[in-house]
Amino acid sequence: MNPHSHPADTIAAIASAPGAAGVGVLRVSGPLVPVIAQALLGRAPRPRHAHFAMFRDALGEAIDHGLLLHFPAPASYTGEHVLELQGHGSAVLLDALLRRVCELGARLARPGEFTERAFLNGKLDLAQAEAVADLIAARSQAGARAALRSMEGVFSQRVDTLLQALIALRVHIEAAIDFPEEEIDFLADPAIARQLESLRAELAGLLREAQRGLRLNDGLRVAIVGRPNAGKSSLLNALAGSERAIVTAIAGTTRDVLRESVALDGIALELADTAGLRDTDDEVEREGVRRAHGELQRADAALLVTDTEHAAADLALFGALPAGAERIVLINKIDLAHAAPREEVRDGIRWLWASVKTGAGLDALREHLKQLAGAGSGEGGFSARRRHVLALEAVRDHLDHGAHALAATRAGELAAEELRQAQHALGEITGSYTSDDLLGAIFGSFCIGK
Ligand SMILES: Nc1nc2c(c(=O)[nH]1)N(C=O)[C@@H](CNc1ccc(C(=O)N[C@@H](CCC(=O)O)C(=O)O)cc1)CN2
Ligand SMILES: Nc1nc2c(ncn2[C@@H]2O[C@H](COP(=O)(O)OP(=O)(O)OP(=O)(O)O)[C@@H](O)[C@H]2O)c(=O)[nH]1
Repeated sequence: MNPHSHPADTIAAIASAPGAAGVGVLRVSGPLVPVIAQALLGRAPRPRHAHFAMFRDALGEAIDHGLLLHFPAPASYTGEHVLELQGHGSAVLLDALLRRVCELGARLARPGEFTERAFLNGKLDLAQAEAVADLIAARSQAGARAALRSMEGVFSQRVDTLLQALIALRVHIEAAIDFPEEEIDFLADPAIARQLESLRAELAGLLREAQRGLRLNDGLRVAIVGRPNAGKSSLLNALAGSERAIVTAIAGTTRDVLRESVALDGIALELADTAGLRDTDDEVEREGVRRAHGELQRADAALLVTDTEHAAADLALFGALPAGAERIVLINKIDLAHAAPREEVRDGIRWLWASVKTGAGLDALREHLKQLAGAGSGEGGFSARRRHVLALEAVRDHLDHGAHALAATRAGELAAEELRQAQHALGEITGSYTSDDLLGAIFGSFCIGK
């Protein structure tokens, strides 16, 4: 039995989307399921067998004709007794059915409560449970594929492998500390340094993949910035494939931030078209410029739209970006100069010459954005959340400090403490260490019935 308390309530919810649909599904989980199933079917259901039945209310009035399935504990989604009632997809019928199930002793489930129980009963770890929600919310093919892989445990297995290696190293170092007279020799053992080095290399690889997984999951956040009239709104429209933003020849048209989710060949982008960035006396425009700066500060990539004349001066905008963000300069309106599209990388910045108006050079931009957004992660790609990336960054920092403690001063106690904290941060990803607050925040953001 797991250390968490075992929920005794029987919970129920409509698991299918609201509104008219071919079929609607009601889900029930908990100890009262056998009783409820017996009441609805008139006899005990066969395990994992679809029974065709007439569901009736307390007075014997027909509610709906549907299918009833009983998944006896522990072989169910939640690990508890689960009952599924599949009726016609009508809000009225499903509500009546839900009322009936509650009369028979169930209560309404909170958002995510089924999956929370699956987690508490050890059916899924925390990263897998989060991937269930991400799979449901996926907005792109690549995002859905990645979430499915995380739900299947691909990410968790990588974390667990690292966790085992980390624990082995801790054991090694703590043993050395326990024998003070030999500590220096122990810690000088090149095998320890080697183990720590390979751990750091593994971690760096996993962090990179998790960052890609985060982009696949959330969509690459691209801030489109540049002077008024550079062609930012036109570019957003070209990428979105629709006339989403207001395009005019009057400088300063875009005053607010326009957002657009775009899927390029199944890869998600979150585009933000910002106000033209320039110092201005206009109150409204100043607010727009402030927002554009805010947009840059949380972007994964900045796309600076400019022309040859202003390019050098405009590069200063990249200063607002967080470390590690991608920087792209789009020299627009090459049609006016009758120039050909081209592409080059200089000082970590990708330069693209294009015309939003004619479309020349835009395919190169699309291809580059797709790569940044996680395309080509191949079969091994998994989804991740910001929480996971932050945890892996904390692990990286603790390992760095630990390595430093060992190499510089042979400070075994310090190194051991850093490794202990690294283990803790890593364990938070799969939920070996969690707080009720964290669980509440995670499962509370699920939809009802999941
Ligand atoms: N009708 C229906 N469709 C659904 C679900 C559901 O609950 N009901 N799912 C809900 O999310 C997903 C499928 N996920 C599921 C995951 C585990 C088990 C389950 O019964 N697991 C048992 C037995 C495993 C086995 O037979 O191999 C177990 O883990 O012990 C069922 C559904 C998607 N489709
Ligand atoms: N010739 C030419 N004109 C373009 C090109 N791209 C955009 N334009 C024109 O440039 C003008 C400004 O375009 P917008 O997309 O509104 O520019 P913006 O950067 O969003 O401007 P603000 O909203 O003021 O910040 C419009 O008249 C566009 O039609 C291009 O590649 N070539």
